[in-house]
Amino acid sequence: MPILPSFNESFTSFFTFIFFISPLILLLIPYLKSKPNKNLPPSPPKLPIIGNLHQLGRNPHLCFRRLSQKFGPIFLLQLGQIPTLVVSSPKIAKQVFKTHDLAFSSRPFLFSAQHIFYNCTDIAFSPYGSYWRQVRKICILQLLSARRVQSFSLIRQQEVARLVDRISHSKDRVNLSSLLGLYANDVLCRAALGREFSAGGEYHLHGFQKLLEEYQILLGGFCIGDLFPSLAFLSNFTGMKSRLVRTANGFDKLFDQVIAEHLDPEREKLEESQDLVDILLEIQKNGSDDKIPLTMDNVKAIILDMFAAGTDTTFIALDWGMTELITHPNAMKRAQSEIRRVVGDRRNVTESDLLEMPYLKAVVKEVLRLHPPAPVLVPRETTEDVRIEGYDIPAKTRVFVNAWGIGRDPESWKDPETFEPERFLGSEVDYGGLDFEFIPFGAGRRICPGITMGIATIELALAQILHSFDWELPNGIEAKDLDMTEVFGITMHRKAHLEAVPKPYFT
Ligand code: HEM
Repeated sequence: MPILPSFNESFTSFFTFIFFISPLILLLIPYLKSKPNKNLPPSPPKLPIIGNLHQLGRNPHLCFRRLSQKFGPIFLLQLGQIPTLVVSSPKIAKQVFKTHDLAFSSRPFLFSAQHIFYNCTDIAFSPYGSYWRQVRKICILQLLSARRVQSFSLIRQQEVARLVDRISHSKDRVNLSSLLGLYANDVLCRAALGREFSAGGEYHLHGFQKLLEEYQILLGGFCIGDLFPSLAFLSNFTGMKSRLVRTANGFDKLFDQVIAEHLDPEREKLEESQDLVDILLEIQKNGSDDKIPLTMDNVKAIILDMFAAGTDTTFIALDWGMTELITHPNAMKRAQSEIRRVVGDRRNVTESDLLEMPYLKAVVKEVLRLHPPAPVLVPRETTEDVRIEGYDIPAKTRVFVNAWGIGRDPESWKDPETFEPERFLGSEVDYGGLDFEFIPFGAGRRICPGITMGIATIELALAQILHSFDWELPNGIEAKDLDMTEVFGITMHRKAHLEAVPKPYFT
């Protein structure tokens, strides 16, 4: 099963917030106003606060775009006790990610992330500082380097073959979302833990899937402690804290077992088949060049980060990719004829084939432009006072960059709402963090370090299932009937699963 957050559960927490928490907050507003958190800097003098909590709604990227159309590409929201800067244009994104990169390079110390990610000692939620620099370096040089990603090539080939097998064995229509979710989890589970995720194995039995689903819900939902730090104790009464602790304990127990297996002296260790846990344990034992020694909890936090940041994002890109192609048959045909011309009669697409597929690469870019899996990226926090566009932004301001809105900005893109991979053919625009009108992986010093791994996993699977099958919507369903609603958690899924009919190309 893919890691789709349960809409009902998010909805329940939303209702908990509306009916139980918000009346409480209203009662406490005079108190909050008269006794502001002393640690918070005053609002910047020039940038007006144009809204507050109730403006946020369920889909921040939509709300931020609506507000930016009215108030411009930079504005401040007061979300609970947190001054929050929202950036919605490539020009200002460039100032954030390039001109003032250092000042915008921290992350807020989120209540939910503290509980799940070992007090934010992972990479993604760690505040800027020497610890983050050290673990980020390990990530770039050891865990997700081009060489390491290449070493997982066999895993991707095998898992893609398994995906094709699963599709072939399904009768008529398949729940493609579900199979793509399994594929994304399987690739990462084998690369990170050296074990299969979906083969009914022990990790599955231990409820790894459930834990990953719960994590998505907890991190994506409302958390009072993240918006009202001085009221964080209320999470004890909403059930949020106990859910966080339960999920964190679940991951911890699982990782204890994984680490014990990896430390077993009987275990065969081949340099070329090292998984991410092997590498981290080696660094933990021998020390890295840097001064701060890694603890076992740090190792667990980093491994969890790989899953949290790497599985759902990859699945979402694949799921939207197939949805867009099925609803745009001309683009589907063009991609298939390119793939079949390059691969010919061979059944398996190889990674070197992908180098000769510019149209497929353009499809992936177009999917990431229209549906960046993390539409408002991962929140940043300013490390110091900084001036942007003449506005003074104090240190410790939370910052969202609306990558989704920027990808659909009519000033940067012709017919921005149209799915048209051709726009990327012959264009230099890329997701590497230098073209600020296209930033699905973020930019600057906190840009996603998993781009190579993510793109390799997405491109191979997409090419293979387009090569092995022709695809149609089930009888009686037309493109216009598909529910394209987006559900926002920490990442942005399609609400509905994609059901499709595969017609084998090889008989
Ligand atoms: C389509 C796939 C992916 C997308 C769209 C994506 C997107 C992102 C985004 C938007 C950020 C925040 C960047 C910023 O703040 O500027 C991020 C951070 C991160 N991503 Fe990815 N990601 C993907 C795949 C992966 C994979 C496969 C991994 C690892 C296996 C990964 C690991 C990370 C980590 C560790 C961070 C935190 C970086 C830091 O804070 O220093 N990502 N990703």
